[in-house]
Amino acid sequence: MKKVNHTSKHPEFLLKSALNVSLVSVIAIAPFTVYDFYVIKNGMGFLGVIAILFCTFNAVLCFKGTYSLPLNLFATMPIMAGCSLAAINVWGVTASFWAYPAVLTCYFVLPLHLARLANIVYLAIILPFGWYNLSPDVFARFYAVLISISIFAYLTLKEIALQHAQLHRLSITDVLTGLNNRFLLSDSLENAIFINQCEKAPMSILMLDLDHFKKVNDQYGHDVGDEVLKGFAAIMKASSNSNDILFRLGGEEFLILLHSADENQAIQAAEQIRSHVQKSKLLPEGELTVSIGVCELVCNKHRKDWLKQCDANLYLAKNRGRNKVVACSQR
Ligand SMILES: Nc1nc2c(ncn2[C@@H]2O[C@H](COP(=O)(O)OP(=O)(O)OP(=O)(O)O)[C@@H](O)[C@H]2O)c(=O)[nH]1
Repeated sequence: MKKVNHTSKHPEFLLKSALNVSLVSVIAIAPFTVYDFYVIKNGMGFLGVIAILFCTFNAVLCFKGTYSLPLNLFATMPIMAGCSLAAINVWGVTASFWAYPAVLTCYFVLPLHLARLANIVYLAIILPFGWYNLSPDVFARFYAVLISISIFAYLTLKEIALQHAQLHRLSITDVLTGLNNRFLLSDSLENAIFINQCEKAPMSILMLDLDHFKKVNDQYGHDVGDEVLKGFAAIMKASSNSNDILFRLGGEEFLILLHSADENQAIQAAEQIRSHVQKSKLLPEGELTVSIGVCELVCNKHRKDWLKQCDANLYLAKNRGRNKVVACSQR
């Protein structure tokens, strides 16, 4: 079983853009490589072949869904930058245009912080190459445009990264309570099962459902119902450890994944929440109660069976009169 990484270090964007850059580079470099061999500029031709081979390899990897940071950082990027520098050295001003796609390549094949670093290093290295091979007025324009493109690419990609992070946060968060929504539930349970198997750490889940919540809405209105849900989420947060993961499954149903908690510890945590809710003043009048199903993970259990067992315990808690905690050993 593999650990699931739901907050992937490398966004889908990088995988796709690295694939596109690699494919376009192969198509763009190939005819010039053939030409370099034709005019017996074998050194340039050889560099072109290396660039084509690495870009093809990178494209195949990306196509198969693997983004390799070492490959892009230590091969693709330096080779593309090296080709553009060598081209300026050999062909002078005619080849200076290659510097622009080389700068953009940094931002399309590397994570932003590394792209910025690679861009600065590239600008520093190309400075003497350009100065030596271009006339001063051409060099001034060439370098000014190169810096402008670098700033433009950095600001654009930074904005995309910010928006991506914001969208990701929104997609996994329940707007009303600020807890996780269902989106990450499967991955979080899979990770818990993985940790349980590797580290033998006990894992438990609590399934919580507010009692007679329909009556709360009917009696006090939907707005008060919403405030009650927010207040209940706050009680859950206050009663949880930093390692625990809290979800709103939908409506008035919630789930807590307790890391390193066996059944007894999970029952204690559930009882604490149940009694806090009962003592809380979340309702304008009368008391609010919650029923909780508890289930510790047992060896080789599938996540769906784990959830189903916990749901059955919650169902028992409701059937036994509500405001109850029921674990597997109490069935
Ligand atoms: N205020 C508010 N109500 C919600 C929200 N989502 C679901 N509900 C209400 O939650 C209520 C759930 O009712 P039921 O599923 O019958 O459950 P219950 O009344 O709590 O009864 P038991 O679970 O059997 O104790 C429904 O009236 C839904 O309209 C929400 O986001 N805000």
